[in-house]
Formats: sequence, C-alpha cells, structure tokens
Amino acid sequence: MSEAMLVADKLTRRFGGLAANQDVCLELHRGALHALLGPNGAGKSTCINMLSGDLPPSSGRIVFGGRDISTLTAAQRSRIGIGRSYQRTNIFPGFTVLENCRLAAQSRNPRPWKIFTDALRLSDTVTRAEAAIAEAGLAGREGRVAGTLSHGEQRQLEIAMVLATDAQVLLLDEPLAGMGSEESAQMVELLKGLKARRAILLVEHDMDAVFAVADTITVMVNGLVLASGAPEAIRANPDVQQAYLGEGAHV
Ligand SMILES: Nc1ncnc2c1ncn2[C@@H]1O[C@H](COP(=O)(O)OP(=O)(O)OP(=O)(O)O)[C@@H](O)[C@H]1O
Repeated sequence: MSEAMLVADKLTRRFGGLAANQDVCLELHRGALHALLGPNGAGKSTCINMLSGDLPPSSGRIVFGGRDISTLTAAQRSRIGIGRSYQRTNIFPGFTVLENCRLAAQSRNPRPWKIFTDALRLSDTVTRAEAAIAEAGLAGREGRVAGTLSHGEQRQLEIAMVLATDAQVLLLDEPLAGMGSEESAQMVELLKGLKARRAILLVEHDMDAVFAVADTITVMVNGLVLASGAPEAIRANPDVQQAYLGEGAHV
C-alpha cells in the first residue's frame, strides 16, 4: 500500500475521568476509504474532531505528509488539504450553491477578504467552486438557493464545499444521515468516485453503505480500537459481532 497521507498515532482524549479516545491509531491512504464504526458514544466524533483540529488531543500525534500537525488549528489544516464535513449541515441556506462553494474555496486563500479586489483570484475560486459542484454531482444546480435543495442534495453540497477547499483528505461525519435509500445509493457512488484521488475517513452508521464502499474498517468501543482491517475480516470478527452489535448479532 502507498505511504499514509494522514496518520493518527496513539491519539488520546480525556474529558475529566473519561477517556473518549485512548491510544487510537489509524492511517488514511490516497485512493482508499477508511470507515470508523462503533456504537453511540464509542468516540468516533472525538476522533474526527482531533484529526480536523476542532479538538486538541490530550496526547498522541497527528502526522500529515510526514509532518507533525498536532498543534495546527482547523483553519490551518484546511489550508494544507484536510477538509471535513459535519454531522449537521453547515451550509448557508440563503446563498446559492455556487456562492456557498465560492466562500468555501475562498477560505483556502491566506487573505480571503482580498479576493474582492483581485479579479484573477476571483475567477480562480469560481473555477474551483464549479469543479467541486460538478464532482459532487450537483452540476446544473449552481444557481439554486441552498435552502431549497432536497436533504440529499444539501449533503452533496456540503461535500462540494469541502472539495472546493481542494482537500486531499476528506473527514466525513455521517454524510448519509437522514437519507432515504435512493439518496444513500447515490452518495455511495459519489464516495466511490471521490476516493480515487483522495484519502477518506468516513464515520457512518449505515452498515450497508460502509461495507459497499470501505477499503478498511476500524471499529471502536468505549474509546478503544477493538478491531481494524479489511471489511470481510471485520465482518467475520467475533469480537466485533459480540461487542458492537450484541451477542449473536452479525455485521
Ligand atoms: N465535550 C465533551 N465533554 C465531555 N464528554 C464528552 C465530550 N464530547 C464527547 N464526550 C464523551 O465522550 C464519549 C465519546 O463521544 P463521541 O461523541 O466521540 O462518540 P461517537 O462514537 O461519535 O458517538 P455518536 O455515534 O453518538 O456520535 C462519550 O461518552 C461522550 O459523552
């Protein structure tokens, strides 16, 4: 396998006496989707928050492209190519699809406000925004006001906004939440396309989707990594079946 783009090295996060993540290790590789599974409260959001820079680890390291980025802010991580989506949609509902993506693209610039005086840069962000919209499957909807899109389209828009920042690592927190089966199937196809050129971490409760798209699965329980490996090995793992879904259950 290729060298890892992003590495979580013994990440630990304590909240008072609770270890929400303890010595969590995982690797994200270009061309691969790594899914993070676990029951409610297992520590998945805490893990993604540490990787994105939204939450400082208590100990451990995050390495991106060989460089220790543990102390960089979320904005700094976004600028070097680590993008995340949130569990709750993060779009500006009164703005159009293109405006939402243009704002996301601008956030990547060191001095985003200068954009208004710099025509060249402006066309660059529009180009980047349009490419992101097309890649997220929203071509033709550039002028739609975001709040009028369907739920599934709004989740696609959120991914388009991450793509508009030129992210090479995508940290996706439950992108299928609240979707119907048709929308979920579309999102799975979208994720398959996106992972070809990027590294993806997917936190997702929809098992069918996870097994359809993941190359590697890490299962967390009570802040600890219970198992990590290829989907078939995880499916067959008795510890996973017992601890994650309860005695006698099958993933
Ligand atoms: N800011 C916080 N302060 C205190 N405890 C927290 C905080 N954030 C998370 N926790 C606790 O850490 C543990 C892990 O929470 P986390 O949200 O990471 O789990 P999760 O696997 O993402 O769950 P879910 O699937 O419900 O989103 C839980 O026991 C939670 O109550």
